[in-house]
Amino acid sequence: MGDNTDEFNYESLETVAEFIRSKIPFSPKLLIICGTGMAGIPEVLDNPIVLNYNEIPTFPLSTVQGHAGKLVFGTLNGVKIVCMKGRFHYFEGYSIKTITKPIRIMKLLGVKAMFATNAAGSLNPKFQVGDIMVLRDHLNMLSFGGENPLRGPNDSRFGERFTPMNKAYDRQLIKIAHEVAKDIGLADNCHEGVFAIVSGPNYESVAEARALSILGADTVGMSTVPEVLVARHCGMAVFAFSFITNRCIVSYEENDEPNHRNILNVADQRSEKVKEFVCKIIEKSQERWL
Ligand SMILES: O=P(O)(O)O[C@@H]1C[C@H](O)[C@@H](CO)O1
Ligand SMILES: Nc1nc2[nH]cnc2c(=O)[nH]1
Repeated sequence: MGDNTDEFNYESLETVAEFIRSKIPFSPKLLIICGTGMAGIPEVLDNPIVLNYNEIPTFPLSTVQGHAGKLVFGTLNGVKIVCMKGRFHYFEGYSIKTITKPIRIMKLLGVKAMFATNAAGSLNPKFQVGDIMVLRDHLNMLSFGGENPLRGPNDSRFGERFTPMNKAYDRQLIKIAHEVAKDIGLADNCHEGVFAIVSGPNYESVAEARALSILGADTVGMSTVPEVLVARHCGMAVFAFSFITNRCIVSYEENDEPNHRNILNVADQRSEKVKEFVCKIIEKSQERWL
């Protein structure tokens, strides 16, 4: 778990990038991270090329159901894309540096923007299961506790020591997302708000869900924010959304309990709509990634 071991330095990451370059005939410009239940997104790519995580030297391996562990390279409307079909979570036992390692590798490959998706519980009573919430901002509960992937010596070849977060989520892409939601009949089901990350793997206690809500969170999940920090540090544009798979329980009187199986089912039912949403956003922002 050492923060500054060779595995994470510029030269080691460049070796991994060079291995990937030797397998893929183009330089991807857009990274899409497929959250739980969103493994169908790469199906939209033309001429896909798949690299399994276990073929890539020192790449972490996926351990969560619904996260296949594959990079899928391909194009969409001429945009060169790489999808991570499977991401890494802190609750899997990986260090915060390991879960964000792919982001810097993608930067070295030429990626200019990251679209991150996640399955999340909703804290905002106006949001329904099956809705989308585009991230306007986040509450980094891991960083409140001192866990931050940018901690440790800063390599300025990636980015500056101190990274602002007040404009982390690209305003133009958020605007496009709302336009697309309207175009595809999702206007009433597409919100904008604040995502809170907790470590997991447990879902929230009633008191925790209430506290996060008081702090200003609209959704809560177990991923995305560390990836956003590293992507912004190295200058990528960032767009992210939560797919709402369950309501967080904020009352002791409720019998319901969140579970991963239901979360996968809910995501599966809406996967075509989510794919359409992502495709159309890429289409409308295409000139930025060519
Ligand atoms: O990768 P994401 O953030 O979509 O995955 C979330 C967190 C857990 O893996 C799972 C909880 O059911 O979904
Ligand atoms: N922490 C957390 N992560 C989730 N991922 C999907 N649903 C939830 C949830 O309710 N809480």
